[in-house]
Amino acid sequence: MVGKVVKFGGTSLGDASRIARAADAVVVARSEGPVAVVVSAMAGVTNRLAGIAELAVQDAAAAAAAARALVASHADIAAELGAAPDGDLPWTPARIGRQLDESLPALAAGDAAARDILLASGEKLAAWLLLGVVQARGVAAAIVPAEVLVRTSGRHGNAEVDRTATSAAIAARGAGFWQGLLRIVPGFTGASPDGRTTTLGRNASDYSAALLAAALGWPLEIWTDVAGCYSADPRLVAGARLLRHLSLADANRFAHAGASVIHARTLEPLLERPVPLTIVNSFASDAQSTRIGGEVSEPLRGLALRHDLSLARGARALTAAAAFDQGDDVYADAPAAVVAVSEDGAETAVPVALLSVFDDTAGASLPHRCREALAASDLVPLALWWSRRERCVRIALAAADGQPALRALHRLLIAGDAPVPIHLAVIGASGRVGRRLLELVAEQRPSLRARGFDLRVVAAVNSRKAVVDAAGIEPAAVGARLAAANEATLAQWSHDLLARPERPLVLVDCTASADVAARYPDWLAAGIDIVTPNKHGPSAAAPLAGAIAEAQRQSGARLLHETTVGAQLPLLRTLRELTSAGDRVETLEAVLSGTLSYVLGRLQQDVPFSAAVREAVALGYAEPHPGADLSGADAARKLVILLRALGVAIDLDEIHLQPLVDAERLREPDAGRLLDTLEDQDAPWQRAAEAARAAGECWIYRASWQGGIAQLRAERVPLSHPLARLLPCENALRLSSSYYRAAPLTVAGPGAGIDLTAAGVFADLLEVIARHQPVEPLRQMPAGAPLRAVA
Ligand SMILES: Nc1ncnc2c1ncn2[C@@H]1O[C@H](COP(=O)(O)OP(=O)(O)O)[C@@H](O)[C@H]1O
Ligand SMILES: N[C@@H](CC(=O)OP(=O)(O)O)C(=O)O
Repeated sequence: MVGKVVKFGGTSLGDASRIARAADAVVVARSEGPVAVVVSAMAGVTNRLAGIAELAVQDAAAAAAAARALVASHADIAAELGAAPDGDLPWTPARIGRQLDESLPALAAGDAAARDILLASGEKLAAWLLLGVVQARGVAAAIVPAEVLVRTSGRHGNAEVDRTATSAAIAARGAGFWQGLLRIVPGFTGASPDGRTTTLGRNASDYSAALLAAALGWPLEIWTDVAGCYSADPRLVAGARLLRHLSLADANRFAHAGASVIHARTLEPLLERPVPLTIVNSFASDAQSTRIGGEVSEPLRGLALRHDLSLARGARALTAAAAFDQGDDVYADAPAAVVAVSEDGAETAVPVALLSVFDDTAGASLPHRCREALAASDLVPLALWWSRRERCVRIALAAADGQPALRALHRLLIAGDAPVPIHLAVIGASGRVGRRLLELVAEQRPSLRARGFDLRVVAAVNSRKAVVDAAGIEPAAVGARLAAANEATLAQWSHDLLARPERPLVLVDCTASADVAARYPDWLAAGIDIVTPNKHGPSAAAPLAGAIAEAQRQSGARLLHETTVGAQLPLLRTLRELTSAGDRVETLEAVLSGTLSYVLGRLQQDVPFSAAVREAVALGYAEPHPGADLSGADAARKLVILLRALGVAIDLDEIHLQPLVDAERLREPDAGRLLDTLEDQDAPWQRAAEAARAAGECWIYRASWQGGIAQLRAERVPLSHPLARLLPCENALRLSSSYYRAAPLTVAGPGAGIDLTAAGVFADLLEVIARHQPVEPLRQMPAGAPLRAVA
């Protein structure tokens, strides 16, 4: 009976919920026939283990503690998932922990065999976890140690597989062994002839799975975080196209060139003993897939980028271009660089990228078309040649030019005029800013399309419901679609959104919710850009603020929040630019609350306090709950955001805050009821306004930063004060700094309101979109020509 081999990559086992999903998929597959599962380590674990091996050389105790914590985290996940693996277990976390402890002296001495034992433990722990979860779901399963199946050389860290011996070891178990229990095999691992654990090189779990599939003659499914093999890495190229059917030989060419969704060696066993391979997205059940080696195949059209290359060992010192011009034989799989030698003889390492362009429909014109496309994008290659063996154009570039060239050539050679899709998830889609933003999306779509972008709303969420539709939701239909949608909690829709493979994906948070902001690190880490007027993220206290910064740094996704202070006013960007140009703020004063500015302004016009607050709410100046304005908390968040833009490290609780209305009454959770309590404020405020008028003064809600103290309170200022003559809806900022000492910098203007906020959010959105411009501006070659190649 033919079964199938299913391989789960680290991303598909990234956390407890993903492991649960993987187990669900295994249970379904097992109900259809025999299954053997190959697992990678949980995402990031192999990197952490490699870090522990390095640490062991310097600080054995710290390495032991880190290893123990890593092992314990797997046990914690097992507990969370109710998994208690049983049966004839080859290892448990406790045993792995002991083994790691024992191998520490050898690790400290830099022993390669001990390092392999350590590295391979990530896959063992993942196998143990998955075993427990599938058993808990009632499936009879067992682990097969890879050491008894995969026979390798003794080259630790990157062992060569003896394919004949490996096939024989797999077959020797007999058909009944593989068809009976569900077998779970750790990937990436093998054993040398003397029985020592070896590893097969980074990302080699795909290879392990292919060895098993070829030996059994079973089809292979690789479950990963993308829907399949695309015409270029979809995380780098917006609008990359899914390749639905590839021949094994074409997929092999593409994988070797760096299409890393398939690890380069994966297809070698399958080319000898063909079985079909399908790449499947673990996270989106509706996604399509790529089928490799089936009956249908399409011509290969795609681009792959490698950054891990150097010139081959032994290459003589040459100019880089001349060396690369010798073709495929001069580069090797070893990370390094070419060396640029400047005229004074100083040498700098220049990392190199190698771009491979495949277009089996293009014929002999491909190199010429590549040259033209590079020239049109102002990119200068180090070398460009036709690889006869791989039937592709190879382009060697300075590493910084790799991604711009990838995008430009994909656009010009593969995607043609098809617009780049930009996917939007609008959170708070039923609110006033959300609805206005959706109108702007509908209005601006045609002009963006003319600039090569296709703006698609793929998710819309309000406080109760969520619609996710990869095919796109008409902005005008969002209200109706939401009305008809199922209820969804924040945890549910966030989980669905994280599973979506579409990129670029921009989440527009039009809420004022702290709970939504608390999820920013997860979304950013998943490469989702965020645009928002919500102040809770950018003004958050240290743990969340740190996690947001770290997630941006790691994934390259960005949080843009220009509208959190002053709506559309050019405030934060200006302050950031000044700071990065070396300016140092000395004093700052500002009127930051559109609502309080409006309310205090209306008092001067004899409008009662409670009526003025109601007007501010009706005009859309106020936060959804006006208590956030009246307490000064909203303005305090803006002051934190302003000061952070100036490089001042400050938290909300460091602001001296005097609320406009006593804090006790602001606890009322219902906005309407709060408004009903405000009439008793009318008389005192009327007296206060009259007293100010008699003295030739007026009230403003003043934010200030002076001598390291940040404060916010209602103050009387002379009518001649620059912050006194603001229109009701205006915000203003005055700042003295090392660059603005002679006269302060003043920025003032309307700083609140639905239209201005939505417009500012849209402007931020355009900035995110511009990053996906298919053709990027000219990047200069690194200084220091001529280039000399080194081994
Ligand atoms: N042509 C391509 N098509 C699809 N994905 C690609 C391509 N080239 C590179 N990739 C990258 O391969 C990644 C999947 O491989 P990998 O990170 O090893 O996943 P796993 O953890 O599942 O093994 C994708 O997230 C994508 O960024
Ligand atoms: N865990 C190993 C092997 C592997 O293949 O992982 P993944 O399938 O997640 O790329 C590594 O990180 O190198």
